[in-house]
Amino acid sequence: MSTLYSSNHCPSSSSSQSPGAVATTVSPSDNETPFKKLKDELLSVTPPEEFTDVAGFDVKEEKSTVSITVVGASGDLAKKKIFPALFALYYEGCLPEQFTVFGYARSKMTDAELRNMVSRTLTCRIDKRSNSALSFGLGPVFALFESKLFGLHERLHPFGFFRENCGEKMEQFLERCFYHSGQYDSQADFAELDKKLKEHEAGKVSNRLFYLSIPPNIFIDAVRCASLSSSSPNGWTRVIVEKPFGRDSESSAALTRALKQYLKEDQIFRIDHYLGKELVENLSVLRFSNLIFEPLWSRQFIRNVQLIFAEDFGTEGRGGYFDNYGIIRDIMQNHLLQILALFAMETPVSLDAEDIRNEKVKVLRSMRPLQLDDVAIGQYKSHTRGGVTYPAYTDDKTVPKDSLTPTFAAAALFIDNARWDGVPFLMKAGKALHDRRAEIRVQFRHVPGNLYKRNFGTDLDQATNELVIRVQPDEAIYLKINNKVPGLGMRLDRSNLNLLYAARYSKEIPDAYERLLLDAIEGERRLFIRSDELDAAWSLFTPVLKELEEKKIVPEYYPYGSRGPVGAHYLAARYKVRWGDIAIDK
Ligand SMILES: NC(=O)C1=CN([C@@H]2O[C@H](COP(=O)(O)OP(=O)(O)OC[C@H]3O[C@@H](n4cnc5c(N)ncnc54)[C@H](OP(=O)(O)O)[C@@H]3O)[C@@H](O)[C@H]2O)C=CC1
Ligand SMILES: O=C1O[C@H](COP(=O)(O)O)[C@@H](O)[C@H](O)[C@H]1O
Repeated sequence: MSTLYSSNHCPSSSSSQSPGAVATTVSPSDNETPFKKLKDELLSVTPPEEFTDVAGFDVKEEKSTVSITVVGASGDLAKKKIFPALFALYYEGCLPEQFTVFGYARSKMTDAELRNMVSRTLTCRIDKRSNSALSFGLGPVFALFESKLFGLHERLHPFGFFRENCGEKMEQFLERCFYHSGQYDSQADFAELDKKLKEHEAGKVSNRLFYLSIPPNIFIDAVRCASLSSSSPNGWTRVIVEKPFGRDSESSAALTRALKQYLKEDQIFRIDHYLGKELVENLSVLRFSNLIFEPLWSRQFIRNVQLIFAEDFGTEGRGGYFDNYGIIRDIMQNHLLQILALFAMETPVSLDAEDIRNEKVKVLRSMRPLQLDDVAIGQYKSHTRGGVTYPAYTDDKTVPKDSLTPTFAAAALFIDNARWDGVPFLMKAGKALHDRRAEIRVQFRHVPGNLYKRNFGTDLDQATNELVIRVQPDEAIYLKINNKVPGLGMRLDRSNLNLLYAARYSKEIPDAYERLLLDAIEGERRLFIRSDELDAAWSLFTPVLKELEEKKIVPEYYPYGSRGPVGAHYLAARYKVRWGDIAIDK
């Protein structure tokens, strides 16, 4: 599949641009006259023949169906993310014409009860996304202008303004949702599901997507039963597998082997939802489509790279799962490492999934396994602030009182290749910290022979450029630069060249699960993890995880809501690094 960055089925998708298209957008301040002319011109155009083929579904697809079965439909992730994402895709016109959603779990539920459960998770937030340009009064004009630039299939976009209201869309979506109760290890129960799927498919080519939204200990049973009893007889069958993909190299390899007994690698979609986040998607665009960044992207100009994840809440409700994994497996080995691989990879041959994944795996295989000395771990303890007492990690009833599981970790990683030799890639991830953020910070080297050295004092680090890619919240890309304070003197200041997404774009950013579900339906694998990537990722972390556990290393305790353990600063200081997220001008 070579349609990267383009979605055949998603008329209003902002990702529906072809790789070669010019992404010129129209800002509210642009001159109105050309738009008016353009609007008149486009409104007078009768959609050409290919309109229905490109924007809607081609003739072949009229005869095919897509069934999406959410296995574990009664669970937290299904309610929080999967059903809302499916609704958002439906609302945006991204799902195929003939689709059905099935919930599958052990809980007893009727179709009506499932619909009731799902309806409580849906919101019309999505309405804002599609129609927000209207608030400028120039909405239709922008939509038309964008549509002209983006290509034929975007011509549906203007008609978005005549869409049914969100409530009606919800009803229509819910009518497509059904439920089947069954055990995860019962082929007979999946065979019953198969019968129901066939009724809906009505003899058409049936494509089937299974989303395993269940605890990992039942992945294999569910895959075995689904593949043996309810694979598509005549279309594709794909399975989205949620993390964790094992807890070390051995268990991950065993999981892969077991999955491959029933599925081919190209049927397995291992999801890492961070790869579906807008600013992670944008990382390659930033690097490879801007001349000013790529030449600087190496040890020659970059002093260190920081990958930071922080949550301002604890493991509330997920302690049972978390205690078996810890923050290194939960966040670092997957989300942060995937971002690192995308950040550091060489230019891929093309934007095809395999070319990108080949480059990512090369980076991972060039990395040094993490050393115990290069890790600092912490665990949050109870803290009272403003009369409110926040719990310790071990106050969770599902967590053993003497648990040493880290809820915070900092690590220094190195890529032993020509581009990155000696550059520390520092990771930091923690729960129950003082704020919620995910960001990439790139700290550049000092300016050699800087003429303005004396204006900065002795701390040259404070004066170096820093590029920050804020993945969440308040998505932004900003570059810290030095400039002269206006006036007759020569005083220097630090300022940000700032692309704040909320200010630049009126469209709401889609949730990562929307993008990933759509990609899985379209067979686009670029944002899913290949098994060799997974092996390489586990090789980096397995030895240190074993050592931490065998040596029963005690984590440094940090108060709930704090900035985390000081051990993270000592680790960074060893590599002459200061964490960018705690700087005054962060
Ligand atoms: N929740 C989240 O925020 C995230 C979750 N994930 C991953 O997604 C998957 C699903 O997570 P989540 O929804 O939180 O999981 P849940 O614990 O909510 O489990 C989902 C469903 O699986 C069934 N189930 C639960 N425990 C068992 C068991 N021991 N044996 C058999 N069935 C069981 C239950 O359905 P029933 O009893 O009706 O059969 C439950 O509703 C997991 O792999 C998780 O690691 C990944 C990222 C974030
Ligand atoms: O995978 C996981 O991610 C969430 C954080 O995801 P986000 O999209 O809300 O940033 C984290 O809370 C959870 O522990 C982890 O399993």
